[in-house]
Amino acid sequence: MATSGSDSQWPQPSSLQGSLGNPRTGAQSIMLRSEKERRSSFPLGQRPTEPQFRASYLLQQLIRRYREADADEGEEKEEEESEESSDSEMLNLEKEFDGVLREEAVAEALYQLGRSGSGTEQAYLSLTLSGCDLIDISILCGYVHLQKLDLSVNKIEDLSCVSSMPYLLELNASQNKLTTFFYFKPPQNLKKVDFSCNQISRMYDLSAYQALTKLILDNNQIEEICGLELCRNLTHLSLAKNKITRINGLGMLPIKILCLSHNQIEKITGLDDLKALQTVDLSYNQISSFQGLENHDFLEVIDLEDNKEKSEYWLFVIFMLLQLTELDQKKIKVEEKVAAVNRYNPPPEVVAAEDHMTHVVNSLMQPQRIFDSTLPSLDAPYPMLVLAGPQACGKRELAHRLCRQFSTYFRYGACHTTRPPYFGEGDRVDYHFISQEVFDEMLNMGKFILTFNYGNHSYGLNRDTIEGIARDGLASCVHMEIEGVRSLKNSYFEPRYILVVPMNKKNYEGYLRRKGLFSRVEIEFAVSRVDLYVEINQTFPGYFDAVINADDLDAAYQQLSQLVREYLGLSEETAKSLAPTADIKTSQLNFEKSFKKPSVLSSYDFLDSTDRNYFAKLWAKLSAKKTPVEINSLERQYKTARQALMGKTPLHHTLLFQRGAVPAPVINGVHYFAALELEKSLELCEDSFKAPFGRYSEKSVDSQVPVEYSALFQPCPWPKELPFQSQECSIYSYPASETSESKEDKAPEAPHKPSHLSAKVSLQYKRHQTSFVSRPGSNTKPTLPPIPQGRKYTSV
Ligand SMILES: Nc1ncnc2c1ncn2[C@@H]1O[C@H](COP(=O)(O)OP(=O)(O)OP(=O)(O)O)[C@@H](O)[C@H]1O
Repeated sequence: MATSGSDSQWPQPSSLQGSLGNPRTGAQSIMLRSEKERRSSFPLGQRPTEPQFRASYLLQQLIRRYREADADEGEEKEEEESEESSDSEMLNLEKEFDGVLREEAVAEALYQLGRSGSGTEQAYLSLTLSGCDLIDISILCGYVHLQKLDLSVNKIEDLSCVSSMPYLLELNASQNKLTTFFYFKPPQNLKKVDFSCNQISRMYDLSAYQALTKLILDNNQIEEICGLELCRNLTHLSLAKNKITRINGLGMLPIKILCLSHNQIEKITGLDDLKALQTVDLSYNQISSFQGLENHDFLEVIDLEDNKEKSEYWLFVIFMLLQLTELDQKKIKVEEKVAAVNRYNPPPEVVAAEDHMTHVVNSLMQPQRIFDSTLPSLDAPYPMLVLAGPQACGKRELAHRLCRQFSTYFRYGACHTTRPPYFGEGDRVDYHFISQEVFDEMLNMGKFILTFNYGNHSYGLNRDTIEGIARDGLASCVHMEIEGVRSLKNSYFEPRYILVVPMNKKNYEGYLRRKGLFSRVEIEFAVSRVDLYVEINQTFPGYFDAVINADDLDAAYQQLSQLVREYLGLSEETAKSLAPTADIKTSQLNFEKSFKKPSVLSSYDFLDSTDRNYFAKLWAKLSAKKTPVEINSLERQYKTARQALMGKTPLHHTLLFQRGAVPAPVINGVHYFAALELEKSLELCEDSFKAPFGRYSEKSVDSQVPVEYSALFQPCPWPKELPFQSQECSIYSYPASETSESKEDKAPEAPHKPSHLSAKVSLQYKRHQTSFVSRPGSNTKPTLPPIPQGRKYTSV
């Protein structure tokens, strides 16, 4: 039974009917009669107030019942007979009810006395005639003051009487036989309309109903939403259980609640401009994609139950609408929001972790092999050099050159790719060019260490490639984008990472264009990634072990080869001699020389490279302390942090361009006395000179020199002729525009630094110029030592 609900705890006329008899039977007639009497017991012209009206009504009912109960026993039989006859009379009446609403019924169902819409008189404002089998309600034309009209659960087909209710605010005509839609003259302020459960098949123009806030049209046969464009106050629209196939016609309405469940909608469209949307029910449709619900800032509740979307849809919808609190009538948990983001827009670290996980799992599912050549021993990982940077910045060329020059140390590790070769590229030389099917198969077989998608092509670093190089006793040199680096960092490999990045974006862009290989979009993408690399380097100091400016490839190569010499502990001469020459004999001689002349070959003390613990020993020897370079890097980091705390934004290229103090060399045992000399000198001025990072304290071969003074010990490298002396060359603290001599000249300018010290120490430096080797990079990383030569082809 639908009542207008609520106004008071007093039963509404219709519910009173219910309690006393079926409104559709004769009881209704009795009630209507008594109602008439009751109402007429008030003086004409003086309409009763609502409580008066109800009290009088109840009183009459009680009197009637009392009289009935008090009737004479002797008359019982007679009465029974008369009751029987009155029952049959009622049945006849019921049968005869023609569905026409009469004044008596209306009088009984009126309630809520109040000031009329015009404000000039008192009138009943509400009428509830729910469930009365009414067909003809034309009599209502005379009830002009009605503001609330409930005609639900009847058999009404014609609502034209509403035309004469200009003050009507709410109309409930649900569960009737209406086939027409708003077929009446629009009451100016009509706000809420319920036409659900009728036989309406079309919507018409409702521009005259501008006050409409709530429109319920559930359970009809509507196929298209239309005519609502000008309902500028409509906040609640429900069209559940219709035959709608497309969401349209909603324009920019201020709808907050939209229900379109149980329709035949396949795609979420037309909701983009519903900016006020808070609750959407699209359950029980044919929706296969949930795109179209994003960009709704106020959307909190959504029901998409029972659609065509795969089971994944829960996370997808949460991802698209992260502000949602409830989905399909269930509260959304924070964990689900995190899972949704990780699934659909994962942070790069998550992508890398997933890539790594995939390859580990795929590999584990294969018959087990032990990659003994690249497996790290307890202390030392397999040495690897990774050149990272944006596409076509020249890192591949650099890698090739490096492997040619240091062919006894490095071999180029060609990745696998599904992209076709460019002109001049050689299979297995630059890449292993393979089809997507082969690539996928390799992936499933756990063949890759890492994979990466770039420009619709797949790239992968094959485990066997690296293992093969290691088995030949060589270190691997590979190049890749940052995504590959991230994934590789999850593995047990611990390469040195060198960032190769073009600083001049314009030149880089021009170069890419001239190459003629890339589309405009590809070029823009590649150029945009320059900033990404710079940012990573800036945000995560130490992420890369070195940075090389790729603007000039020759200069970049000089710098790279210098770095590698550093890592390997080679003098420049040795390095040059390692370069392959046409003369094989000379080259062999050079090769042997490089291994036989300890004085040239630096700090490794020429451990026997075939020694089982070769890497471990080197590692132990070289990783005892933080190098000055690392200390410098840390100091720069602290400084930047301090500046940031004071509100200063670090410059973009802080780490790329800012050169810290010159690194202190690791003093080799062979030149132990030089360190001793220095220590003595320093002792002389102990009080006046405080080194910023403490002084070396032991007379050990691994002692380090305070950073400010390390320039004095700068070994052979970076003499004048070396081309990477520009400030921009490296984050590492090579003397930038200075030669070792010029550095000496500068050294006395250091604060508190006694000038005599410089001269003394530099003298020693000159004597042992080639002996000191600085070791850039982190001490948690392996250096790239000479590779053991005796482990070739150890089968698995
Ligand atoms: N396995 C891999 N993982 C991640 N990135 C990779 C991998 N293999 C290649 N790349 C990178 O994918 C990008 C696209 O490769 P492409 O061959 O088109 O460029 P490229 O000409 O080799 O670039 P460059 O000359 O700078 O090396 C390059 O930056 C390349 O270094």
